[in-house]
Amino acid sequence: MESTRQVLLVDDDAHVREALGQTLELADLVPVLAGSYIAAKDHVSKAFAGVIVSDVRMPGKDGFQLLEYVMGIDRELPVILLTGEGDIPMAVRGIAAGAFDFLEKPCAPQDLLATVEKALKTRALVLENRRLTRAVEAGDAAARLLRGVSAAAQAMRFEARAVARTAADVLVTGEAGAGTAKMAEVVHLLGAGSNAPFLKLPAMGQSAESLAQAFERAEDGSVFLDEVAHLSPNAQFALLELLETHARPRVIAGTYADLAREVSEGRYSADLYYRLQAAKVNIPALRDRREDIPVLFAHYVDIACEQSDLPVPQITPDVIARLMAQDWPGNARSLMNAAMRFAMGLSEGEDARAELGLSEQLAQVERSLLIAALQRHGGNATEAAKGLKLPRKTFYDKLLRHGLRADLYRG
Ligand SMILES: Nc1ncnc2c1ncn2[C@@H]1O[C@H](COP(=O)(O)OP(=O)(O)OP(=O)(O)O)[C@@H](O)[C@H]1O
Repeated sequence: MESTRQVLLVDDDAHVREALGQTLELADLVPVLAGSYIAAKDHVSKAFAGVIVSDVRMPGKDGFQLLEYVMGIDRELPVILLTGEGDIPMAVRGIAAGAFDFLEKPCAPQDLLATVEKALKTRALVLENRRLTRAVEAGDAAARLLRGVSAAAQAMRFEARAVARTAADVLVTGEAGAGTAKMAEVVHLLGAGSNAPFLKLPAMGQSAESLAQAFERAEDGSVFLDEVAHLSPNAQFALLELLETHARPRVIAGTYADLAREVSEGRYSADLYYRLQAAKVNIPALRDRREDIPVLFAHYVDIACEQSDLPVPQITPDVIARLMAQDWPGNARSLMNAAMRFAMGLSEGEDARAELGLSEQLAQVERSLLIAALQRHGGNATEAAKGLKLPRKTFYDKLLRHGLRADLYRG
């Protein structure tokens, strides 16, 4: 309890230190006195629950340098600067450098106490937030099921939690194999909970009746519609009606197609699209968050070994380097397959291409043919599609699936 009332008081003048220290003590605060930058520095850490009050002018390293040091350790640790009379430009500089506030010396006790109390409150909130974030990161469904250390993975988990807190239907976008279904499951678990039903259905082939049945079966849980672009026009209409008449279950739709374009080209119901995309979560392709490759690989090697009761093989830096050098057009799913094979000793991660399944190898060939056609036609998608004897729409779908952009091949 005491540590949350701590005030690190830094001033080279012993009289000032004592006088201010007494003021703080009388207000039930816990002053920690320091006569210099060096003496103060040792108390500064990310875990320091108190706040800092420091004189600006000190011999040796001054209050600004202390402020700079503190900001380097923890930008959210409040530093209140004590400036001399008329040192306003100095104070302004301090605020710009991240100071919480400044007080002009000599400062009235009530001003000092009011500012310190405000800073302590801010600090307490910051630390509480960090504690909650750590707790959440350590244990909820997003943390358990959506692995990854990249900023993109953190953002994904954050978005999953944010949409799960609402009752909204959700559109999950991402390339094939990126983890759309996994994300849907996480949103369901965080929202409705593990006791509520979770139904996973392919959108293709659904009818008005089958959708209505699914809504009934899922009750207050969630329905995941995989590849929602494949819903027939009749089913789109039926789904929209169900959404408008039922608050539950939550519908989570997954897509790798560009639904907005499907709408603008008249192939998809605009009303349904707007309804679904009110809450949206995107899963970036694995090649755009390569830091996650080693974590996901190791995770799936562990799982595979545990399932088959095998010893966990060592994943050498060489293997990691080779894995990270690939583009993974099949995303997490292909990485997982590679991990399974690695765990079973079927590969040393030597030639990852050879480890891929037939469909993944074909996907890689398809990708290189698309790139070659785009290069040949200078990024002109219509011409490139013609060259490959593909309808334009199919060509665009394929570009999307492989995360390619025609405009990048122009000029
Ligand atoms: N962030 C992640 N952490 C752990 N596992 C993941 C992650 N993302 C995906 N996976 C795993 O990768 C595999 C593919 O994910 P998922 O089935 O959700 O993909 P998808 O995008 O729905 O693709 P598809 O339509 O091809 O199934 C699953 O086994 C899933 O558990």
